[in-house]
Amino acid sequence: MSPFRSIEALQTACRTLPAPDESARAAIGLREASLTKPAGSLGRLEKLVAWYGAWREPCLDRVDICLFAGNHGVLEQGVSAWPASVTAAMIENFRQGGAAINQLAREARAGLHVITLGDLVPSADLTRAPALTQEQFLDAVSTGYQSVPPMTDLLVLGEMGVGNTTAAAALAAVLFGGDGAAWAGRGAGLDDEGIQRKIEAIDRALSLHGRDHSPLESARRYGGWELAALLGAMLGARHQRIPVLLDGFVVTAAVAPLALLDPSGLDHGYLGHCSQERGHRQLADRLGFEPLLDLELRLGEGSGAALAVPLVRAALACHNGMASFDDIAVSNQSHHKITT
Ligand SMILES: O=C(O)c1ccc[n+]([C@@H]2O[C@H](COP(=O)([O-])O)[C@@H](O)[C@H]2O)c1
Ligand SMILES: Cc1cc2nc[nH]c2cc1C
Repeated sequence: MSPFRSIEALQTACRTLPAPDESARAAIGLREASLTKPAGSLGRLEKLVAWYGAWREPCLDRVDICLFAGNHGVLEQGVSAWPASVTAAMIENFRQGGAAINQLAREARAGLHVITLGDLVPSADLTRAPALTQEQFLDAVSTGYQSVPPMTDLLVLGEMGVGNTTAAAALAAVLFGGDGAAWAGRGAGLDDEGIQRKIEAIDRALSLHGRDHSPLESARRYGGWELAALLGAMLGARHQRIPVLLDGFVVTAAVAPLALLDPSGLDHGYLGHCSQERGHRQLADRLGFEPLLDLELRLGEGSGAALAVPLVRAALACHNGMASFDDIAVSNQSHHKITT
């Protein structure tokens, strides 16, 4: 059964969030300080452990990648270098194991789940109408919410959808201000004329719908199928206290409404990487995210977040496996002295 049957019920769920466990975070800090290394010398790996441990026992057995896929009516405006049929072709590729994410999931020892939204029927063209009806939006959010594997220790969010960088840029513009030119990028390889069409399409959408909407209504009007499901999955993970690695520009824009509904709404998330897509860095800054990696990726499909999984594993392995100074019988004073 669909968990969200009204926008009000969804909004309430977005504002009734479990808090991080501050005593667990403090205990991790104490152990970290006792380990056989100079304080702080594992840098951001230490922050990563503290973040993870505030949500869940710091132990990573099971990792799952959820890829949400959908199509976009705004493609009619000539905003992508690719036709909508590539979405279905790539879903088949994911199933056959031939995509980049299949290789990266195997390397990360992660399960891969592909969730298709709306039977790949395109959302409405957001330059002419809201991308989704209320019912479609609630169904897609509910699907995302219910897709989170309950036993997972780390959820990786990714997406596939030709045209979705236009939806993501329009959503970022309405949530954070700025016009098409401030947020439009090359997506999956647009040329200069294509970018101009994309900028104009976003500006037309902004003048059609206006900016005076709640974050969820903005997600419904500008986002589309897989963006709504990503929002639902991020919310579902939070309600189960499952830490999340976010992928690129599209995933970050899709979950951003949660931060506007509750300032802590994305605190169970970490940004796996900074995408080359124009706008991702400024979106990350607006949300206070420090991306773990910057490998100049611009693929989507969860690739940048999957690459960050080994970093989380490594950070937790150090925290759990290292000896303390007590274990090796070196006191904090005497370890400064080589001889006595
Ligand atoms: O999320 C990103 O950072 C990202 C950057 C560039 C491309 N993409 C992927 O490219 C597709 C959308 O590109 P486009 O140009 O058709 O809007 C979609 O399938 C995304 O997974 C995604
Ligand atoms: C080929 C291709 C692969 C992708 N993977 C994620 N988004 C994509 C977009 C395209 C066009």
